[in-house]
Amino acid sequence: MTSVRTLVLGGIRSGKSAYAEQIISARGDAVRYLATAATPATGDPDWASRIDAHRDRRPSTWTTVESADVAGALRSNPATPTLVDDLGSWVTTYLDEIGGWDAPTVDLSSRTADLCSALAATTGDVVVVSPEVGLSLVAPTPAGRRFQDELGAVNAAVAAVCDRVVLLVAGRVVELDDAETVSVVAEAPSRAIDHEPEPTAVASPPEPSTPAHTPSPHTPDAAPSTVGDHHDAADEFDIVPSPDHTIGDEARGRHMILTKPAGSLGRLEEISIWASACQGVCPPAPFAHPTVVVFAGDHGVAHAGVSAYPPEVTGQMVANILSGGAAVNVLARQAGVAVRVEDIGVDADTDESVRRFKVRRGCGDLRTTDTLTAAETNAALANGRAIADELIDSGADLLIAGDLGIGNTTPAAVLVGTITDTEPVVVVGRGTGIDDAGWIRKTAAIRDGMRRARAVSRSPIALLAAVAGADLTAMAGFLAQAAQRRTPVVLDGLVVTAAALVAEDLAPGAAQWWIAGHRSAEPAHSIALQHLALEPVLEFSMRLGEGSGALTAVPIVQAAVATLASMATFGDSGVSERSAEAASTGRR
Ligand SMILES: O=C(O)c1ccc[n+]([C@@H]2O[C@H](COP(=O)([O-])O)[C@@H](O)[C@H]2O)c1
Ligand SMILES: Cc1cc2nc[nH]c2cc1C
Repeated sequence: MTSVRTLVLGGIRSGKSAYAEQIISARGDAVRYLATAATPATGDPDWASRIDAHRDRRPSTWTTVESADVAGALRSNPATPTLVDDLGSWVTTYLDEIGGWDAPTVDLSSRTADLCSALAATTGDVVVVSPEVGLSLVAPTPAGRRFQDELGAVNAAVAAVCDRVVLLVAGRVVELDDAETVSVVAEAPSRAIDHEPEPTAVASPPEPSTPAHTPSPHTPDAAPSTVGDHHDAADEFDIVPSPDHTIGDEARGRHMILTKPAGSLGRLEEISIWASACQGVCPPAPFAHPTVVVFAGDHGVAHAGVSAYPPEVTGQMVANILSGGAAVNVLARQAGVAVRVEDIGVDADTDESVRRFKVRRGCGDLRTTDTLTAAETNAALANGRAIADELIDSGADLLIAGDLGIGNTTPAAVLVGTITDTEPVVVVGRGTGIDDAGWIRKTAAIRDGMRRARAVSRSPIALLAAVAGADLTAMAGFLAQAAQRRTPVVLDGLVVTAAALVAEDLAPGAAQWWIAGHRSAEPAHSIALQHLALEPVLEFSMRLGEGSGALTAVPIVQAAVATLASMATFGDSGVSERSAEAASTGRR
């Protein structure tokens, strides 16, 4: 029997506790009842009798544990079926403990993350009861508002790690499992210092094709040499041209006359139509010079124990790619793709051949400080754009972005969480394979990064400076520039797609030039893909980075193009078309 985590929400006297008891009873007799409100308030007989009523209802086979340390209890015995009643008392206990009722700000997020990680690690059934407060008036007292706000955030975080969420209303059970979710992150006080949005780029009408540039690497103002003035700031992005939709329609029409039942090549048809529209020609040509660029960089936050591997692996893996021994080399060879690795911010002395676009060594720790200065941010963006220009000018017709950098799934999760307004506990993932303790540290780091990022979330460039580091910033420039230059891109996993979210904000419409190669095992990747309305080609549970997922999808993209380009038509082959009768009755 698979274990199920259920969150039961409801107002006062809604029947939530009775319902929770009913569902946990159905899973066996040996239930642990975790009572978070142990001590009746002195001199409050009504409170005491409510607790007694709960006690009297419990079967004798149940064990009662009275403790507000729910995470500790769950971890000490993760397999026992458990009923937690309730999160309202859990929040109250912590607010009491930290004197949080009238403090100017409180922060329960690390405790909430700890609770969620303990819940996520249970192997037996768990039912968590929590009050759904604030359905009517906003509480008239500061303490009341604090309770509503904090409990609302805790409920949303816990819901995210539960398999089933129900709301009890007047004794009726309403299933919330398939409900659309929205963020309930409390507005941080820092909202007040939100920066104004960057002025919108002055748009000029799209040219039939953007002229080629002579690339020059850009280093920040503070650095000695080669301060290029190519692509200085993001407001240089013109309106992104669209792929040619008229050609796309022609490609769709051509699929109808190829020797197959209409629509029978499924997703391959969509991919080939996209490729045709991007190339502006039907039938499309096979991609002749696909190239993957691995953007490498180190992140200050990696020293906070958020990765399963030490930071020095980044520089070592750059060397491994240069020697041809990494997964990216093998997969690229299979797919006929050229490999380039670029050190944008590795905290080591890498080979001279990969340092041309280096902006700095490492970057600031996103938990507490900006990762880049304004000059470094501009340099990284400009260098990403210059790399795209250089490749396109030398004939690359399909680009792939890959990433390499110990700790980089943390800034990626911060970007996804901030841009899509999603809770830290929902966007956090295991990256290179962190354990539970690492998961807690990483969730707290994402929370801290998101708190800083939120203050600048309306300015993509300030957001990049705040949390992205040089490598992700260059990637955003690269992806936006590829679109500006009408060059299709296959996106890789979480890290590349996080950069893509910012690139789409920098150059709206850029996403039309991108296809998602795969769905990474990182949870934030699915959220980012959904935000960009991209459906991945593959779902292979990969989580390597380096462009590996995108490269695995390239042969499928080439196969899609080949079908549209090379299959015989009904007219040429003498194969009979769909019968007129079936066509008129709509039979497939
Ligand atoms: O992009 C992804 O989907 C992805 C998912 C998990 C891991 N990675 C790679 O693993 C490294 C980051 O993982 P971590 O745990 O150090 O944050 C970095 O080198 C990435 O290329 C990448
Ligand atoms: C060995 C190794 C290879 C990688 N490639 C991309 N990220 C990586 C992380 C590690 C640890």
